[in-house]
Amino acid sequence: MVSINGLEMRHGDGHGQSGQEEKIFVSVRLRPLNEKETARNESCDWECVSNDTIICKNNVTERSTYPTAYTFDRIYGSDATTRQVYEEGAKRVALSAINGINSSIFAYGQTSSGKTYTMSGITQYALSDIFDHINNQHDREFVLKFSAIEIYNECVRDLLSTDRTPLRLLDDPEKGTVVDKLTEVHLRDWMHLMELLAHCEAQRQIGETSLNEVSSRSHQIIRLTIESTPTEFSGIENASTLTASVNFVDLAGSERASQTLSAGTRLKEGCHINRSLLTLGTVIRKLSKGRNGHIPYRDSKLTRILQNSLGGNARTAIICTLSPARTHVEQSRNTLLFAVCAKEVRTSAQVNVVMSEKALVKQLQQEMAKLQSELKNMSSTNHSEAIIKEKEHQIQKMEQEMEGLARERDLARARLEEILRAAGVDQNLLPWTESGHLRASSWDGHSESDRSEFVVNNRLRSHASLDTYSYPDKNELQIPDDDPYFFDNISPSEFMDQYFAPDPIQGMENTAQTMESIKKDQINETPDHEQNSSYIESPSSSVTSVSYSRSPSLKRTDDAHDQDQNSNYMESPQSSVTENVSYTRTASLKRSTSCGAMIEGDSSVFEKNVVAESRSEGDIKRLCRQDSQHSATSRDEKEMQQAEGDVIVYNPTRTLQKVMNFDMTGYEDYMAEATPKAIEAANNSSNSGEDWSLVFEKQRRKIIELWDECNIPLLHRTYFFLLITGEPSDSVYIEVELRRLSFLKQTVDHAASGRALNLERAMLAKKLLRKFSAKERDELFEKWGIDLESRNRRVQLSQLLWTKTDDIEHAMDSAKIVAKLVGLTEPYNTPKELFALSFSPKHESHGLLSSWIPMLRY
Ligand SMILES: Nc1ncnc2c1ncn2[C@@H]1O[C@H](COP(=O)(O)OP(=O)(O)OP(=O)(O)O)[C@@H](O)[C@H]1O
Repeated sequence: MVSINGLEMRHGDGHGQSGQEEKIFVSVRLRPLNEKETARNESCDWECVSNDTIICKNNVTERSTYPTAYTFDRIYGSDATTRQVYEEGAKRVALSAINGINSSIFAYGQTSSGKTYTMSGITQYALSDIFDHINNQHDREFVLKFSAIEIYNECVRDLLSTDRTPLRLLDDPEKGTVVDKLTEVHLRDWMHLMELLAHCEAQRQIGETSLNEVSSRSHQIIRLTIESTPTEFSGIENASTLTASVNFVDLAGSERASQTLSAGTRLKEGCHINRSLLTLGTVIRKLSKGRNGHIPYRDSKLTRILQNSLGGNARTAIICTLSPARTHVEQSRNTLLFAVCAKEVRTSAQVNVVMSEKALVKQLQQEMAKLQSELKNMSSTNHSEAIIKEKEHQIQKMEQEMEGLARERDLARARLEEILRAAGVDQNLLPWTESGHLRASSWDGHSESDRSEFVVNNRLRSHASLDTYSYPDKNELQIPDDDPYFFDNISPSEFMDQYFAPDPIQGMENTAQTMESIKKDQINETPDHEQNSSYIESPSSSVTSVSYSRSPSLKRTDDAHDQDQNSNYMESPQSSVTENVSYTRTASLKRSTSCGAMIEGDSSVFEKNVVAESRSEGDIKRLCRQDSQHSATSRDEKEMQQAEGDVIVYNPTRTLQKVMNFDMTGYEDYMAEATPKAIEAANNSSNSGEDWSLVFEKQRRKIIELWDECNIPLLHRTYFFLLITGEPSDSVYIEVELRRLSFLKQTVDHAASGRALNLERAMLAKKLLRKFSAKERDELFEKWGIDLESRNRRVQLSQLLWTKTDDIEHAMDSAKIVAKLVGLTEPYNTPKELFALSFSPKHESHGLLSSWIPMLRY
């Protein structure tokens, strides 16, 4: 896998060991009868008949269906020492972490069965061995990091911190579940470690029950992360690194309230303990049948955190502890049932090697040089042709491998650049670029400052302290309960509605409801092709023959009264001023040019190929006069009255007003000035002899800019462009549009919303959210100087982007027109497909379509 600044790709280069499935090592430890049990004259029901088999002596009398004998990897009787348990049942697993394999050792069993007794010893022995090993290994340099948590009443707590605030669990796409803000301490020496262990012990929740005076009331996970670098490279930033963690897990014990005699706090603790152990049992049981189907890791914090240790990239040992007493026989059997299932669970122990690009290349170059010199010697010493061929073949393979790596590196860089470019980030910041250009992709060209890393064999280097290195299974992707990160298969609106605090903009808390009403509005606003016969795009029409016509109202504009009554025609002067610009077509209006070209700036499209009825300046003036006499206050009412039967294309202001409760003060007055302003401009223009086409071009550009900034839907844009032909008579419409958009933009800006703005950035944010871990994303935000508030906004924006499926459907109508206009031949069935098609790099060369891409926002 290649990793560059958080982007990663797999490559099967064969470096490092491949992950091998292996079973969890399961052993059982039987403790001696304790004082109380002895005092009660309890008999011991269990006997270890060999080092791997234990039998229940009590079975016959019970008429039960439970097995009498249980076989595991190891069985330890009451006389076994913890050292023995460690040596045989945990050492190999614990020390795997030194070699880059994540490992976990658990103690599982009922309360008072000896879990803490066993785990504290094992932790000490293992850590001591790890320290010894490290001290004796001179060819590598080690960095040790220590962290510890407890899960108490379903709250995760940092045992190294005095702050008892529960920590959040985050789902990291690369690392799996991580504990947010967990303290991770770099270990200085053995004494430092002992201090930390003592501190954890003191911090852990302990309580007295009738079964155990010092009963652990929480699950404890102590983690040591070991990173090692070959001494040869030590101090060099790009050195290759082995990295893995070992977890020491001392679970709280299952208990029966009747036996522990617990009440109040103890009872509550017991309930939490039992519930999470029940989930652990279910997870283990399901995993024992294979990893198919849904495994309910997310049902408890414990299983979420331990997900990797249970069925992922880890080597795991479970030590099940038993009380021998007859009173606990049922609990002991349950423990053994758990152990039986655990025996069947397979994990995949993989070596986590993070090899720097430099180190990897160096290694390859050395191997190649060696092979080449061998080859040279062979040819001079008359070796058989077959052997020489074999060596040549090896060299060839190595060359290919290096080329492949170079390609992957470049691909990863390109991906990163693409994202940064979209974010408007200076490409020169990237370590491998010079003046924004990629350097040569050959290995010879790699620079000292190139920090990209090759993560060989499977896992990205872990930076977080309690990560579990897992890639969440698709089936496992559910809405996180405490961290609303963005996943492909979840509607962002769900996130937004459920997990995000209301936007600073007032009214946003009603988004979900208003969306519904908007949806309805939009259904109303969608041109009714049938009833109004306004849209006569023939399915067979070619790009050049898509026909549109203007409303007959254009001819009847001198009859304003008539128009007011005939609300079917929206292109009345009134409606233009009151912004109900909508378009119906009955006559023939042919356009042979693409609107994409318009966006590109080819104004000629407005003058040529358009057969339309033009309005005289006199018409316009008359219309404007009539409109200025029209009462502004009645406009909204009229708009509402007309809405039912009208062909309202899209009214962004109204929609946003509804969604966001915009303050529309001043809007009407501002819009009322549109007509006189347009007349004035038309007069000035004709008096000064100014070239209208230039004025129009300027305004057109401004409109496009504002559309972009305000994210005006494609549908609206399409219709607007189809109507506005660039004639002087369009000036009113243009003025109205400009004013409406400027007002909208201003309002949105002032309202500090950002919500409706800049979906391009939202798109980027979405990309970022999906491709980067939360940590990396935050780092980028940090780097780009994006403050906290706008970070949150971006997250929300990115979610808004995919909020309304119905909007996509809505935009599809426009998209279809566009596709036709630009002559898109590729098949697409759904709006999403069209969007994907439009965004595919292939279409960057598809000039016309790509110019429309900015419009494919909605
Ligand atoms: N193998 C053993 N040999 C001698 N004493 C033991 C052994 N195992 C446990 N004990 C003793 O039994 C008691 C209970 O052990 P421990 O606290 O480890 O149980 P636990 O399973 O961790 O209980 P809980 O779940 O309530 O925390 C302790 O006093 C401990 O010293």
